Amino acid sequence: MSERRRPVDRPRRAALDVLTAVRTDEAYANLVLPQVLRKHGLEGRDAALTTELASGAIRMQGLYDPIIDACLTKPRLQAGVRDVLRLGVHQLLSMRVPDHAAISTSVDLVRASVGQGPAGLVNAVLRKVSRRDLDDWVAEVAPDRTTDLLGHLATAHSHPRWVVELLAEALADGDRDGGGSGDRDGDGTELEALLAADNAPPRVTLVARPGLADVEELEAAGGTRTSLSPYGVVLAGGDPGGVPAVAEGRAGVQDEGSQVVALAMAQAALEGRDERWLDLCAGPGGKAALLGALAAERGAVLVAHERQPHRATLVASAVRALPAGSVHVLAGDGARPAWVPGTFDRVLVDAPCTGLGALRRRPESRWRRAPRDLDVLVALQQVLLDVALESVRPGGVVVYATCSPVRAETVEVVEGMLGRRGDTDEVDRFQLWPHRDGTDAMFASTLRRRA
Ligand SMILES: C[S@@+](CC[C@H](N)C(=O)[O-])C[C@H]1O[C@@H](n2cnc3c(N)ncnc32)[C@H](O)[C@@H]1O
Repeated sequence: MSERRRPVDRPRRAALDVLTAVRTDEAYANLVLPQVLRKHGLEGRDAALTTELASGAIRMQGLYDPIIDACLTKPRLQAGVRDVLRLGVHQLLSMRVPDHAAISTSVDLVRASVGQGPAGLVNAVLRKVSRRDLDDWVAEVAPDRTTDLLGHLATAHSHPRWVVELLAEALADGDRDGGGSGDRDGDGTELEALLAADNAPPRVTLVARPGLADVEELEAAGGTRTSLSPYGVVLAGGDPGGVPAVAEGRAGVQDEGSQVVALAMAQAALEGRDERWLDLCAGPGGKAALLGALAAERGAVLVAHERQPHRATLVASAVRALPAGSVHVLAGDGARPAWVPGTFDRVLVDAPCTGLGALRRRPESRWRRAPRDLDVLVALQQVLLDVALESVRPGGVVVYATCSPVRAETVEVVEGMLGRRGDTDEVDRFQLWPHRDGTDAMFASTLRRRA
């Protein structure tokens, strides 16, 4: 068959569709992937290949783009051609695809998606890329490690530099608190471990919702118990949707760090009434489902509150297996609560945040965020934390949490509030890390309103 008529390999075509949707429609890779896999009829190994190609190319573009640029003779490159090149570079430098296969399938792909014009360019660039390995390319395109450590790590591990700066600051903060282990010597070892963990796909962790499922049932489905949450089980592989307890809503897919945050709220010591719980920012409902199950066991009721109506619908679905009446789902703006002050005994405010602690889950998110997002988010976080404290009765407990370790939206929000208000004490605080704990970088501060 002539080169021109060779059919395009379907997993690569599907991966390119994902990159295109992420670039042109601002799609989320993890949401668009299942649709694309269905459209191309891909399952099993083909589906896994598409997922690796698309996620890897998007996640690593901060390294792949300078490599591609170093191989160009003219500076300008059509966006659709760059997408094909990113997929090709990922296969050459980070997967075990033979060079000839990575190059010829990329040439076929650009012919089918853009046209014959850039086929020669794709061939030439990928041939140049294939002459060196990943370490050689990092040495070539990344700033020098000894003179610009953060710049080097940003390129080598494909993170925006401003994100690396904030993560370095957060790690150093852990060291000051005595919780850290790493970068006191300033050689970047721990920071590098964190950035590398951000680039590794997370393990699939399930939660057995108490009263509905137990960990033994999930272990029998091929899982291994987690060490931080007594309800967590790591799946060895396969589709979690195929586990009956998950399909029935008695268990769910939930990062162990999120389970630990929900437990911090449910298990904080509390004197007096313990009947009314509030999850102020509940969508899509992972923590609400665990909290609702724990509340039901204790005879308490959870209000799961969420601003966005469509996310409130997701909460309702997440809690569908819980006993009737144990969770009330409510859509509304947390900044303007629909309940009287002091209604609740326990409140979780899992605040909207940059998500810079969950980068491994969302390949494109690091490229979508900008430093200015922090200003808007921090202002909202401060308001929501104040509402949470007003919503809890004197003596009640509030847990403030984020899936971000960034100081401005974690310790600074809490410490700013403690300085502003005279009625609250912090009783506990933790910061989890992907490279230390195998979880998302969840932050939680447990606060008690003085009686
Ligand atoms: C970090 S997510 C919560 C994750 C959730 N707790 C879980 O475990 O599935 C933050 C949520 O806050 C919601 N949100 C944003 N602004 C809000 C507001 N003003 N009031 C209530 N919820 C808000 C977002 O729509 C988002 O669903």
